[in-house]
Amino acid sequence: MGTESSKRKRGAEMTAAGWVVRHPGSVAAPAALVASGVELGWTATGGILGGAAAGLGAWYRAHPDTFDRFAAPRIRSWQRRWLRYIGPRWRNALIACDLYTTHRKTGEMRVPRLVRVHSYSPSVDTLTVQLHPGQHLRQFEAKLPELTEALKVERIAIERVKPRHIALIVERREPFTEVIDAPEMVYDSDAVDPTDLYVGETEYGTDWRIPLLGQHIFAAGATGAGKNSIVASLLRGVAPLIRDGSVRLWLCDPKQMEFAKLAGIAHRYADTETAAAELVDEYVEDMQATQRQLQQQGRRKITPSPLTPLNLLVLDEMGALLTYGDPNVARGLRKQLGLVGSQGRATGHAMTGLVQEPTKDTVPVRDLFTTRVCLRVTSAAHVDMVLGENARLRGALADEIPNDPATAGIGYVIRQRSRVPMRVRAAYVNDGELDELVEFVRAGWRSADLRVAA
Ligand SMILES: Nc1ncnc2c1ncn2[C@@H]1O[C@H](COP(=O)(O)OP(=O)(O)OP(=O)(O)O)[C@@H](O)[C@H]1O
Repeated sequence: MGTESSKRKRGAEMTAAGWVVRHPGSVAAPAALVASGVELGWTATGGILGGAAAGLGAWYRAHPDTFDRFAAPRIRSWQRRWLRYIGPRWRNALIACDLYTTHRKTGEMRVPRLVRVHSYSPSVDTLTVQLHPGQHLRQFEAKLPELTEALKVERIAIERVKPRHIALIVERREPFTEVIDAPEMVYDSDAVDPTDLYVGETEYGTDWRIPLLGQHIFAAGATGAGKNSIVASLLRGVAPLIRDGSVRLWLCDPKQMEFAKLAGIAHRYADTETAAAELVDEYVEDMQATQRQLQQQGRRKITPSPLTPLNLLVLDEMGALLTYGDPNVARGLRKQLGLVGSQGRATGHAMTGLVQEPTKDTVPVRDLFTTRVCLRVTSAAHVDMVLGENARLRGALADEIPNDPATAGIGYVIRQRSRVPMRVRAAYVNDGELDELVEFVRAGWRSADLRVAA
């Protein structure tokens, strides 16, 4: 016997009771306010509220890190949920896009319920939506362009979370509409902090900084996504240290495109797969020699100087080196990179790997890298491969970045403490600025040679 469905609609008071059960805070907060007003008096209640607001304001000003991590996402999620999405706007948008079901007997329009809104970052919201029986993710996929317009947002991506629950990942606005200027090169080595180098901006309007000393950087992005600008920005940041011999560049450049210019300032340069493998072998030997030196001196780690330089291994097209080349060379390379990844941080042997397409072969290596950046990629699956599980669901919509030169350099990183994705844009170093870097370093080397000769 089938379940009979009634022709009567559910009572309004029961719908309201259901709402109250689902949103206890929305009832408890006003109730607590009234209770406090009655018990303590309205002046005291106003004082408590004012004190709380002042406390939040002070927290916002005094500790941006902890405020952005703990308070801002909650306040933003709450505000977005109640002021932006919930209510007639949500209902009308879904009805306009035919994303509702109709009760067979009562004819009531049933709009999928917005269960949760997470605003991990200012530009992206993740909406968890509960579907009605008969609905499927496919219907939403087919209507995404319409829904994007109806909700007046830039872009929406979609994922299944669990049975009858989907997530809409909503990009509300593009924070980066202009190219970011290349980092200035300072003259003085003392003015450079290799643990904190400027590479661009974040969606919060703050500097995007990356540590080079003691860290390994992994950047993935389809061709033209702007991977080179990350490396070029870092190198401009440490230019005086390269000039003074406190940073040494080891460059594997099988593509021989933009980085070919840097051959002139590289300590070692390889332009073929075999030469790259030899270079990496030499890099590991150098690292092991430094380990022995540190042991003899009873030290645990280096401070960059011409005697104990910070070494930077840059692997362009790392995916190609590990995936498509000679399997023996690739195997050897993987083993050597494993050693650098696990032991190079103390000896000042950092590495930066660039890949166009994260694959199964690059993923195990990925875990060796402490800082990972995902620029525009061609598949949704690549995002989690680069940034880790659930990064896309939390808003790292790197596969939704349009394939347009105007978006080059835009991508996502995971904020270390909160594990939340953050949209960033690398500064753009053009050919002239790359030449300027090379000339800056070489001019320093020439005058040092002249001094030695004299
Ligand atoms: N940070 C940036 N900001 C703005 N535009 C950029 C940025 N980086 C690169 N571009 C633009 O995008 C183009 C492609 O960049 P680039 O060659 O660095 O990409 P890529 O990811 O290294 O690609 P490939 O893997 O093919 O080398 C550049 O010629 C430049 O016009």
